[in-house]
Amino acid sequence: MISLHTIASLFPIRKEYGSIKHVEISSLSMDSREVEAGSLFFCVPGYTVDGHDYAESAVRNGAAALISDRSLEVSVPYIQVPDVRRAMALAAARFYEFPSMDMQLIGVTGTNGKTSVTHFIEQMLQELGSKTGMIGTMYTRYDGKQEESVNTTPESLTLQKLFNDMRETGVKKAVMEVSSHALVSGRTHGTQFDVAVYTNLSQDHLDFHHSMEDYARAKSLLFAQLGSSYERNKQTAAVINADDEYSFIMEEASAAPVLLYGLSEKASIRAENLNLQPGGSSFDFCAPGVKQKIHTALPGKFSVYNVLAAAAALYGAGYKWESILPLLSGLRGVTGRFEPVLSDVPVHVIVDYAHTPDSLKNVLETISGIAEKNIYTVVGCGGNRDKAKRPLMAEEAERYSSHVYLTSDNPRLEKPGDIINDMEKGMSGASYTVVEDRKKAIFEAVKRASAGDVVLIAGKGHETYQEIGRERFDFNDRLVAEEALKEWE
Ligand SMILES: CC(=O)N[C@H]1[C@@H](OP(=O)(O)OP(=O)(O)OC[C@H]2O[C@@H](n3ccc(=O)[nH]c3=O)[C@H](O)[C@@H]2O)O[C@H](CO)[C@@H](O)[C@@H]1O[C@H](C)C(=O)N[C@@H](C)C(=O)N[C@H](CCC(=O)O)C(=O)O
Ligand SMILES: Nc1ncnc2c1ncn2[C@@H]1O[C@H](COP(=O)(O)OP(=O)(O)OP(=O)(O)O)[C@@H](O)[C@H]1O
Ligand SMILES: N[C@H](CCC[C@H](N)C(=O)O)C(=O)O
Ligand SMILES: [Mg+2]
Repeated sequence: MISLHTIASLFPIRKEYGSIKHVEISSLSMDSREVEAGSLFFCVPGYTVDGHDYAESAVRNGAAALISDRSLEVSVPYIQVPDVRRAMALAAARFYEFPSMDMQLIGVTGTNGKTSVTHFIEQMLQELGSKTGMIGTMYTRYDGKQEESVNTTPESLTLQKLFNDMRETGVKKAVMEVSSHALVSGRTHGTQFDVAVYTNLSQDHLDFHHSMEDYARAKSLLFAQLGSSYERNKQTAAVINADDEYSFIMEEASAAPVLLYGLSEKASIRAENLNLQPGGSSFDFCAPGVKQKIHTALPGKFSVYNVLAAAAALYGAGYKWESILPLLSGLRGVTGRFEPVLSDVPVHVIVDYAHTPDSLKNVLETISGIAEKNIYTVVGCGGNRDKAKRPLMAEEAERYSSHVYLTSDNPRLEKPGDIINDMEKGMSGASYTVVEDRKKAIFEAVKRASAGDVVLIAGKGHETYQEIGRERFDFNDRLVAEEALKEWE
């Protein structure tokens, strides 16, 4: 139990209604359906419905008090605040007694590479002997448990509870993906980050952010948050990709010392003499006073950036290069990221989560360097997401492929045909086929391929479902590709 007064002292208040002095809170909730006797209910103005419409229902279910952004007609005390989601995040942090302060936390943001970099960081921290926690697109995992994620970055109530559970199981080092949606909506407000990492920015989510600059400013909130260290003398670092055009926005916002990584002269943590080969890359890892040859089996230039980002994050967290560098060559790829589908057939199938123009370009550029012959790309775009990226993704697919199969991804509430029409606007007439059924598209692409050809199946990576309407149906690109390869002759 915690008093409402204690919780309320943390966030800005517009007005209090009723006497909040003696209200005791036993749980926090943002969903009226989960409210219990003694809950503090947050009326969250959502993107689809408005939590204020469920205020009465929350009171009927036993809410002891409410937090809202407007006046309400309810029979329990409530507090009006300027921003319910941010107030909720601070309340959650307080309710669980600021668990992020008891661990060293690394946050990774950027359009592409977050999942990859967080996995590399997790792997290295474990190899260096730490008990780790990880939160991201695919799952949350700590203490030998792994649970599938709903969001890349969970809502604050879930997030703070996770940190609390991690702390209870002895996690001392955690790494998490921080999406721009989360930063804008305050999901990580009240979380203490020790190190923030920026991978890159390229077009995505322009349905949510008004412009690229706006999107960059959203990402920069993570770097501004580095300053909100509750403890003195904590080592903080902002790890930033020196070669990205929006980096300066992260640097400007950063309240911590900046470490620049990349391939250019601007970077103090740098890869030099890069040699990209079909089976991986080698480069000289350079940092002040350090130069060492690294070989990695991870594919393409983008992976070199991810390796540098992960290495710099550990350095920013206080590890020495002598500990970090021996681990880099052993970094393993991540499920659904440039993942080869294994088979006895001489056609190479790669499943990749590329769902932005830039990631598709990177992956296809890398495949171009490997493919002995043709590249066939199977790609679609998600429904109810940035429409502007659709023709651009098609354009990238066309640029590098002998033939493109435009298909369905997660259409959600849109018609797959409409999404494909948007993609077709980016095709300039090169060879492509529309096959709306994703399974058929994969089968056709594999059938078309001859020995030595590469089939790229892009967009869904690790996903094991296809979201049609509001329902998720079992669908796994890797399993479908295996089936298709069995029929190949
Ligand atoms: C657009 C968006 O970000 N939506 C997120 C948001 O949902 P919402 O605001 O639409 O919620 P809502 O359904 O309108 O409900 C509003 C409030 O009413 C409450 N309610 C509702 C019904 C009821 O009977 N009683 C009740 O109290 C709800 O519990 C909620 O508090 O808050 C939810 C809870 O945290 C999120 O799960 C949900 O993410 C959805 C699933 C989503 O797809 N989000 C994507 C866009 C997203 O956030 N992606 C980023 C990654 C992007 C990337 O980098 O690639 C991420 O971090 O996941
Ligand atoms: N540093 C990078 N630069 C550009 N593209 C990348 C980079 N790293 C990975 N990619 C590409 O982007 C895809 C997604 O990578 P990853 O899952 O690591 O990114 P993410 O930022 O976590 O994405 P999401 O926001 O959707 O969770 C990969 O499948 C690969 O095609
Ligand atoms: N985190 C991304 C995932 C996109 C994956 C793609 N398969 C799609 O459904 O668009 C998003 O929510 O935009
Ligand atoms: Mg991710």
